[in-house]
Amino acid sequence: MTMKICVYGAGAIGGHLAVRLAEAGHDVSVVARGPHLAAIREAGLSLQSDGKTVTVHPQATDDPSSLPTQDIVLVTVKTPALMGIADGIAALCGPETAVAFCVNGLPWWYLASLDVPQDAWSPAIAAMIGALTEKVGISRTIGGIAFSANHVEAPGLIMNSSPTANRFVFGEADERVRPLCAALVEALSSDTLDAVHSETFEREIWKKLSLNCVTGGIGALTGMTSRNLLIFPPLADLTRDAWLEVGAVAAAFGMTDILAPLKETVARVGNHKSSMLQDFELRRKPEIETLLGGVSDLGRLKGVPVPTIDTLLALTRARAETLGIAPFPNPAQS
Ligand SMILES: NC(=O)C1=CN([C@@H]2O[C@H](COP(=O)(O)OP(=O)(O)OC[C@H]3O[C@@H](n4cnc5c(N)ncnc54)[C@H](OP(=O)(O)O)[C@@H]3O)[C@@H](O)[C@H]2O)C=CC1
Ligand SMILES: CC(C)(CO)C(=O)C(=O)O
Repeated sequence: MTMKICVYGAGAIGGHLAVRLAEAGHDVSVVARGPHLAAIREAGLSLQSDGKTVTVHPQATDDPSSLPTQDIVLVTVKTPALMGIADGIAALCGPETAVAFCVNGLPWWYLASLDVPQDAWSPAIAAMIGALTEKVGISRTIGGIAFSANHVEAPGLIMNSSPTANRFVFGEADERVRPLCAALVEALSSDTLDAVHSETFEREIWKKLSLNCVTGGIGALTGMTSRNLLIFPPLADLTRDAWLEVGAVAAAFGMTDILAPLKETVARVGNHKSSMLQDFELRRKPEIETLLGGVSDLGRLKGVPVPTIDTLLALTRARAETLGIAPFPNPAQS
């Protein structure tokens, strides 16, 4: 069945997925902006992987309300941008539309589904949960996690640097959209991409988060690629402690044994600059709150000590503030 699929934020991850979905024959459109949008309109959207370049020509716009109602909206913006596009996502939805969020960190819908008092959240997380719950709603939501290394090489061109490891895991947040989640996984499955429909998606969130807290948090502060974090001895304790703390918070929420062997997991990422490090270098708003802030909030709530995560959180927030890329206004200055 051909589906109407809009990729909202067709950057590194979204652009990769948009190309593969268009290749598979789906009716793909993309929401993009600036020079990237102009390039896609002019010459199409290209993905370079394993020495091959594939170019597709999706309808491209910066105005989601100009597109028809979709079967699936695939949201792939960085998490600080989510609140600002809640209305734009809603404009693409009819009663049956599913919205898949393929992002790193603790997703808004997972946090919203936890039995947690509203005042447990830091202001940024509370605002994100509120906006997405109101405008999109959990009942149409699918979660997505990318194990795939990509960047935007130039406007209109996505570079994939992990051609032998492109795994995307999806799981419905609500049973109602299970068939569309299965259809999305089928649409993406191919020789070049391993798409998985997970029955235990919430465990996958924590597993991926344990990796991102280390490679994202420490990588962004040190400038080191994931592989180098492992081979630089002074970082050994910090890396291990951050990793263990995420595992302890996950366990407090019933997700036991989520930690895979640290060295193998980080080494598999290779010589890649984590997306948070890329954000710091390119002066884009980093995903500090969904990667580190949420873990800190949940640790505090359950009485699980997270001193390393709290230190990384304070330092990344401060660094982002100094660089003028803090995801949200600093309450101390308002
Ligand atoms: N890159 C990677 O290898 C990996 C990324 N991830 C995760 O995937 C998610 C997406 O990351 P990634 O693809 O790297 O991010 P990118 O910044 O490359 O892509 C996001 C895109 O969304 C666009 N965008 C943001 N807001 C709007 C808007 N209001 N209207 C139109 N376009 C908009 C951005 O445009 P602009 O550039 O103008 O801001 C950008 O092109 C993140 O959660 C990340 O952590 C996970 C695994 C690996
Ligand atoms: C590719 C990977 C796993 C590296 O940390 C990632 O998720 C990211 O870049 O943020």
